Amino acid sequence: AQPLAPAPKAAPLRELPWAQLNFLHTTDIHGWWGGHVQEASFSADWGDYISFAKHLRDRADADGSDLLLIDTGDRIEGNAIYDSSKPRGKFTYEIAKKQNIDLICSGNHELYKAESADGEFFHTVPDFKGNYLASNLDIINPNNGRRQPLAPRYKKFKTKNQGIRILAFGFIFDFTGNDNNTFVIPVEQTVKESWFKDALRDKDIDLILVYGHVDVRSAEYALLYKTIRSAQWDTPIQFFGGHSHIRDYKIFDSTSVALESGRYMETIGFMSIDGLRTADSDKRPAQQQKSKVTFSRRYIDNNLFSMHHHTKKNETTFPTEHGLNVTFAIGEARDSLGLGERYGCAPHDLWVSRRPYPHDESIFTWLDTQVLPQSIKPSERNKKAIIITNTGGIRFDVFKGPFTKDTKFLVSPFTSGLRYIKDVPYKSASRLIKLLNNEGPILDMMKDGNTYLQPPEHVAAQYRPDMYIASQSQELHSYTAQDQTPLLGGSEDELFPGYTTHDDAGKDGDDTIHQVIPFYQVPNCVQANIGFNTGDEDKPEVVDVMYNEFIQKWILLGLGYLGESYTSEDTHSYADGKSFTNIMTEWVKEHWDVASEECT
Ligand SMILES: O=c1ccn([C@@H]2O[C@H](COP(=O)(O)O)[C@@H](O)[C@H]2O)c(=O)[nH]1
Repeated sequence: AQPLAPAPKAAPLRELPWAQLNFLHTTDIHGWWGGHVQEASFSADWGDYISFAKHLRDRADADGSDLLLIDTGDRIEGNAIYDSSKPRGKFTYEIAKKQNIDLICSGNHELYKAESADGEFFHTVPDFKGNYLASNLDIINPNNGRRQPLAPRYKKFKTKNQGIRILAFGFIFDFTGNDNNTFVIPVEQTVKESWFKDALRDKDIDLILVYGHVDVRSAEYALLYKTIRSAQWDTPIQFFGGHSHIRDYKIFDSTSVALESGRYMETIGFMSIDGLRTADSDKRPAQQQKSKVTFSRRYIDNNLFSMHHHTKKNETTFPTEHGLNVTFAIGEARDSLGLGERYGCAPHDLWVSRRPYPHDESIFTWLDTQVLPQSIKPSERNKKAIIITNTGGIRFDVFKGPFTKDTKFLVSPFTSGLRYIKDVPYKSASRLIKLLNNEGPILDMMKDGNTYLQPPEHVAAQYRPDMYIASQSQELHSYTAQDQTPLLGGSEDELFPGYTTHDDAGKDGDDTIHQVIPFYQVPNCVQANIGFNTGDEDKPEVVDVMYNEFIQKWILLGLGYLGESYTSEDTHSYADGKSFTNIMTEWVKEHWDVASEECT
């Protein structure tokens, strides 16, 4: 763990259901290689994960089982290690490749910008040669300008100890927001391609493994399941998903399941399968063959208490030399970026989802009542404006105490600035937010294009309403991330807050037994008024419509629906393209005294 990270707290744990074939799964790491330096539950780093995997590989080698490591993309954007380095990603590729990942693929964040897709081409694909698959993703080769698959479409291999014959595919969901140097081939088209149909004709397969940056409950995985099942009626199919930032497990049928393992290095997903046929099945005595294939899952809280327990190691025996070197390298990278630099001191916690919106402790209320109105000046003096920003641009909570360079990028990693359209009739401008937030044509188009404006876990919750219901009834807990105090062996009240996942297999998936954390709905977008109040008697005739440039497409479409026809030609850059991230940080510097009591 990183030197500043809090020590993990002891808590009641469920065991790993170790079996014939075992998997460790990470997804949506978003640059959190250093783990969470403010949260004890997730305080292990990539170096610890390397040690953890090594011990479990040794266990597999010792008992003749197998272990495979999988990562399903979105390794970049969302943490200062990636976003504040110059060039962005300077440390990321070096850190990632230190882990021995058996199967890896791209997420959508690797594709938003041409240079990060090229980063996959020049770094991640060769670093994980033979293990990186791109079943539905092409790139323009930067060396010759020609379109080609980013990596092989699929592979067939045998596991080391059991000789299980696996056919693997690596997908990305039907993403449409990529830059023009990559091509995401819709899954519907991919399943009709001859290479895919040919691959599925192979009958000498013990397991089909579909991993991808794809929500496990998506239409894309439903279609893949249906297509594969019709070609291979009884071969077990294991899916690994990503993108929606939640812990989830879906059961397709008795021999096909899907695991999704959260976000931000909070979760190491563990999956195991027993009773698989192997290449050597015929040579083995009949009694060794189990008739039924069984699947088990566990979501491991990413901290050393869990890791020590699951490997039966302790503080002295757990860290490997390789793991320690990587921990040290991450620390050096963090130091060289000066991530501890303090910009201000947060007077209290501000939450993305743990408080309703609006609420004094909602990060979005902070934005629309303080940061935006106090920072943004409309295009000309004495002008009035509305400013709209999407909630998905805010990626993490602010904890009471120091607001550092680290915090800045955890909360707002993206580079987009603000743009504006001058003098929009107020009667239309004032109706825009409803169109962006409520049922209607814009929301239908977002759904069709697989592009959303909310934080990903909220998009996921729309299909899993129990995520809200389960927590909405809980009263608000007044705890902070730093003061989680476990009391073992007792009732729900004595546990400390954390993940309490409810998936298709029940409520026993999390390795650590926790108290429920509240999870409240947030809208797609929030709005601040500048120079007037919504309740004012005299409404302005016209206002500047200002917005985060990431949502420009939707602003123009929305205004079009409201009868105001504008194109990108009518839009202007605000403050020479200053990023929203910098606007927020300047506000913090000005309003949250760095020397205040909370930080001493
Ligand atoms: O520049 C950006 C890029 C993304 N967003 C928001 O993030 C989600 C997608 O996040 P994933 O981690 O890929 O699931 C997207 O829906 C936007 O809400 C952004 O605001 N700005």
